Amino acid sequence: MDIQQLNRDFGIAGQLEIISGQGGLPMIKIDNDSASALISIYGGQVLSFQPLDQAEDVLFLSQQSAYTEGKAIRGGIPVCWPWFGPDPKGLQRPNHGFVRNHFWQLANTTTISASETKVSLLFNETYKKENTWRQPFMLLLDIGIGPSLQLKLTTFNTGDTPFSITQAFHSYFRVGDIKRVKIFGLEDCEYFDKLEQGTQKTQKGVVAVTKEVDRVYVEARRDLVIVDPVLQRRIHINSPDTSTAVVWNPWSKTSKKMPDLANLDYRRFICVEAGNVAFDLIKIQPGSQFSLQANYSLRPD
Ligand SMILES: O=P(O)(O)OC[C@H]1O[C@H](O)[C@H](O)[C@@H](O)[C@@H]1O
Repeated sequence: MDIQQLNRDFGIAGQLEIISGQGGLPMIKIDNDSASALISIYGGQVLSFQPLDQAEDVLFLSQQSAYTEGKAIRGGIPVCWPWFGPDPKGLQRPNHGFVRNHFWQLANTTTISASETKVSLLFNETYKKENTWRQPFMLLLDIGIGPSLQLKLTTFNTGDTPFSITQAFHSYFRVGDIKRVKIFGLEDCEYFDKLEQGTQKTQKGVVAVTKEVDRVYVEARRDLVIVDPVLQRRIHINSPDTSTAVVWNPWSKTSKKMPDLANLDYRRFICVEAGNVAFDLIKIQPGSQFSLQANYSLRPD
């Protein structure tokens, strides 16, 4: 991609610039009166979001992440689409689908005000090169950077047969100390414990993470809150169109097997992922569309 041309087409003086980021990947850098942000066009992935009054980024981004075509960037908010988790057909296709491993197209940038910037990314061509997904589709990711971070992922079925997807915003939130974090909003929810072959369990009280967790909560509430007493903040996650939420932290043993995470990184993040996962399969008819939305905002603890 030609960075200079992208800036001529989409740059916004004093607010938005396209830069050559890590690994030479084109990235969108935003600085407005509310927040700063970094978005990778590769993967359609928000990598950083930091409101001006915050000393620390809202998102965790691994310093050992690969920035290479074909690999996912570890951290920020990868988009999992058109499946979440392992290939549902067992064809050895990539975990969490293929859009986090490909370039998107920058489609639009807009200044809403001095304190709010919008970016739209499109994904509709790359699938043709893949022998994995033959259904015509278009994906539109609208990203709002303001006092809160807003994401909207719209799937359009542009073909003439229905298809079904699972999907998620795989958000990595930066925390001060994982052992002191609590997640509110999942009390009494049923969940599938992926570490115990999907055994169904019921959440007792708020979620505290003291070991490896990999859970899919069903019938989750639309508002979840991560309470972080160390960074003295609460991260509010509002996702109106989802009924599942995934909570993941690899803890020490699994982290050590992951080359793109430092051994102690697990202490500094929690993934709380809004999505349509497992039985929350979304069927999209020809000519129809479906949007997954999430809004991330901060309040002091
Ligand atoms: O390593 P990745 O493919 O990025 O997946 C990282 C994690 O994502 C989700 O949270 C899944 O529930 C986990 O099972 C998976 O390990």
